[in-house]
Amino acid sequence: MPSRKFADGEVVRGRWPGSSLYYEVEILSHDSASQLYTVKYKDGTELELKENDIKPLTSFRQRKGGSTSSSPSRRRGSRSRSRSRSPGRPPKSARRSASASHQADIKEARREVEVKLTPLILKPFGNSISRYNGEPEHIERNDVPHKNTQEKFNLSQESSYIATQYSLRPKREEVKLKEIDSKEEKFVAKELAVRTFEVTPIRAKDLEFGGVPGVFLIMFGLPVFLFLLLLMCKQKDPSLLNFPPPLPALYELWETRVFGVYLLWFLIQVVFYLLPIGKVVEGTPLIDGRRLKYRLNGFYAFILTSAVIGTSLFQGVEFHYVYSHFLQFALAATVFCVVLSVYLYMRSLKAPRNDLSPASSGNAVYDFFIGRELNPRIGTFDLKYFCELRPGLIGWVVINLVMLLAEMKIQDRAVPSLAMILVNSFQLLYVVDALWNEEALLTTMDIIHDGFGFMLAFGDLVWVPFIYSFQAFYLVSHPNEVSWPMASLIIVLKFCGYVIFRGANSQKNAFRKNPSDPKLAHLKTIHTSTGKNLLVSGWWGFVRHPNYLGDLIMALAWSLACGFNHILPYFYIIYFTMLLVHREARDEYHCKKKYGVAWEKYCQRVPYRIFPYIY
Ligand SMILES: NC(=O)C1=CN([C@@H]2O[C@H](COP(=O)(O)OP(=O)(O)OC[C@H]3O[C@@H](n4cnc5c(N)ncnc54)[C@H](OP(=O)(O)O)[C@@H]3O)[C@@H](O)[C@H]2O)C=CC1
Ligand SMILES: CC(C)=CCC[C@@H](C)[C@H]1CC=C2C3=C(CC[C@@]21C)[C@@]1(C)CC[C@H](O)C(C)(C)[C@@H]1CC3
Repeated sequence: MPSRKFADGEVVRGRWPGSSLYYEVEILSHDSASQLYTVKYKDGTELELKENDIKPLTSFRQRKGGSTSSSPSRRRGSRSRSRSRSPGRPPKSARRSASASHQADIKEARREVEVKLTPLILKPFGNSISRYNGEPEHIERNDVPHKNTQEKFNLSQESSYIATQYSLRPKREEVKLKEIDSKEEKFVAKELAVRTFEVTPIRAKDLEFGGVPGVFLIMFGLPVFLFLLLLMCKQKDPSLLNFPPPLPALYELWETRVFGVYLLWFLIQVVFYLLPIGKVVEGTPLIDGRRLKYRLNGFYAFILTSAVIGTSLFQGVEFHYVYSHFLQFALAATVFCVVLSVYLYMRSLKAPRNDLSPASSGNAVYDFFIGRELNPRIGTFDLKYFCELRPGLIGWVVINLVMLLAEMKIQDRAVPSLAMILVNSFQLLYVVDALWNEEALLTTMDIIHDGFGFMLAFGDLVWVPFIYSFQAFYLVSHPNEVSWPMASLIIVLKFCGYVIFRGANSQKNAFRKNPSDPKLAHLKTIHTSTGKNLLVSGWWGFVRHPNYLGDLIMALAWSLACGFNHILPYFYIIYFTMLLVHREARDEYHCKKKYGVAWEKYCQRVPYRIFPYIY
């Protein structure tokens, strides 16, 4: 008897860990001792699978949809099929009486569900499912015109028949998971019945950020607030009880030369971004199954920028110019951001529907803010990805350095203050960490869900460099002497925050990249109907957003370094808490939609959102 069923190089279907879905894989090798096959999925993931979890391609092609198997797994599959057929389809009477245009709408909506879910079935590292929480393999397919799509559906339907559980989970969890599964099926059926046509992204959806009035207020309020804050900080006594300083007229703040310097900075970063150095990776699958390629060279860009800044300092370039024209620079960045946002909105009007962000609504004002197009690109140049990490984030570190030099100059110091050193080094660590772990950005809400519009353009290009450097800006005109014991406490706090932040983000990214990574084998997971699982132990079993907790602890350390004389340096932590609490609520909403009952189960098991025993 042959010891192995499949040969190296053979293309077969391999089960995705933790799910009942099968994907095309290539057999790479076989270990006769462990009887495990090493297989490669189409997305490049390599895993070890048991023979039972591998099926020849033919076994899928030969089967017919109306299987009569009575095995438990098959029974489950056929039950699901009939279940999903009825709720996914409007009642017959309704269909008969519907107008022709309504019928077209129905078809359109079904086609949309189809298009959106197809990649999920084929691409295991999927993430573009935020608009639907159902089981992709059970969607009705009567109206699907595309032959290939039909084939994919046959395949995925078949895959659900073979519902053996993957061996990664302890046996006793199986019973629990089955309970979740069956609850989930009911939930999905109910949801489908209620929201069959709500899956359409543009029509009838909940607007975030207070809807149109909310985003209108944010768009006008934030820039004004930014200038008020910077002006207040320049005052000798920046007490909140003082009357806010008058805003200077725009023309007083406008300097073409400053704008030129800003453009030069931006262009330098564009050049660094375009350098063909660094690994190229694929992002998470888009709605149509495509995966965009991203070059990871942020860290190199940072090194090159440091070299340019170092050389300029050595050459005697006057960096104090940035400090003395700080408001002018903030205005230049704001003007640039407005122009960019208008460009982004205009070009999005021509973008194909598949390229639109799940967050877009069809309302012009709202979409201008949230961003209509998900990944606007000029050729291979990804505007959102570039802006998120380069000009603003690296700019923040450069501004901090400017503030450190300004402190020495204005306070006539031979060396920077300890507070300034702490703030500079903490924030430098934060930025370097982001650039070093650049790939992690690809799974953030900003890249996957939000479009690129005013919100992120302003956030990335204005808010981050000019508000996140606020503590250093504050210290230039409001010195704070930190004692060494206090500094040590602050360093410990920052270190704890960093460990939580990095540990949580790395754990989740590793899990999303390879759910059966042996390093994560000790972690418990919850099965979801999308095929992706949720971590329920480790950092993600501590609170539901451990990365936010770590981020907030770090932010507190940055503020504490500025002492207790004023509340201004605490603005960042106050704002950041509000941002992350709101972001957590947004993420919670999306996850509930995506994962349904499995998410509710997760919330039961991990009751606190960000702060253990508090919130
Ligand atoms: N400095 C700043 O101004 C800001 C910093 N940040 C930081 O950016 C980082 C990314 O934040 P953000 O994009 O908001 O969100 P997260 O990195 O927390 O990502 C949320 C996603 O993680 C997945 N997820 C949630 N729970 C689990 C679980 N138990 N197991 C596995 N996957 C899970 C879900 O996506 P799925 O299941 O689809 O993978 C969810 O949508 C954070 O560290 C945050 O602190 C964020 C905003 C501003
Ligand atoms: C006030 C306003 C318009 C808010 C927009 C929010 C933005 C400032 C933030 C949204 C998500 C962000 C992220 C980072 C910076 C702030 C913004 C743009 C981030 C790049 C910081 C560094 C982290 O390590 C990170 C890469 C995880 C992070 C990603 C999200």
